[in-house]
Amino acid sequence: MKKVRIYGAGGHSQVIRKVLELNDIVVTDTYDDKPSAVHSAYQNTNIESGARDGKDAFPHEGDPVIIAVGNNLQRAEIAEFLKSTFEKAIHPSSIIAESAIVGEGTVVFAGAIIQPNTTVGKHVIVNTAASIDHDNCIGDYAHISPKAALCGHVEVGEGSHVGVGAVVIPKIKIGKWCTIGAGTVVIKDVPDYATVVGNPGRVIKINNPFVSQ
Ligand SMILES: CC(=O)SCCNC(=O)CCNC(=O)[C@H](O)C(C)(C)COP(=O)(O)OP(=O)(O)OC[C@H]1O[C@@H](n2cnc3c(N)ncnc32)[C@H](O)[C@@H]1OP(=O)(O)O
Repeated sequence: MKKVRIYGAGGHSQVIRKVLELNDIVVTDTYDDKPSAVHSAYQNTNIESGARDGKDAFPHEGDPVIIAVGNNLQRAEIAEFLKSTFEKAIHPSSIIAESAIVGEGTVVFAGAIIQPNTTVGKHVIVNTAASIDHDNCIGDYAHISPKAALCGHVEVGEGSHVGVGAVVIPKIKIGKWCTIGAGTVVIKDVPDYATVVGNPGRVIKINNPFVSQ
């Protein structure tokens, strides 16, 4: 039987846990950077401390890990310091074309669709009923939220978050570490670090999370 460890014990982790259960994958250990702050409704037995305060002490070796942290930047940081192997979680009701590539650590939730010739990077969240059409390229640590619809030949840069129900027309390039607001209709390329909202989508701010303001 396949076994995994989950890093993160919040709501997103619960969804991943359900996907794993449907795939008969057993969760052996759960870690969280703030185990005491985990909501009681999400308590699982034996939530252990994460690696942030003791990177060397963390049991890097062992069953593969899924980083169940919704924040893209935090997920990227954790992936950087873990020296573990990573597993994917693919809901059985999702549809992934044979020619699509899905990277390690990526999770694909119920009803999501990934069409032919699309590449989805590492540690990406393809959330419930998201639609990623043909010839897309989704960067590492991105999050495509529930019911977002990406048309053909769309690029989403590393760490970018496409909000719930957003629509992206064909051949659009969204830069890295961008935020596309809920329900936004993206009809123009989006520069790195931009937040875009509305229909038609307009840039309301540019914020590089790696440079202190
Ligand atoms: C299972 C899950 O839960 S997955 C989680 C998925 N999560 C999401 O999809 C959340 C997406 N987040 C949003 O849409 C947010 O509103 C954000 C990130 C765009 C807000 O960004 P912020 O930088 O905090 O902007 P802020 O709230 O200050 O709003 C700035 C302006 O943009 C407008 N605005 C914000 N969001 C949107 C939006 N989605 N559509 C249209 N206008 C918007 C605000 O009304 C405000 O306008 P004003 O200046 O005229 O008053």
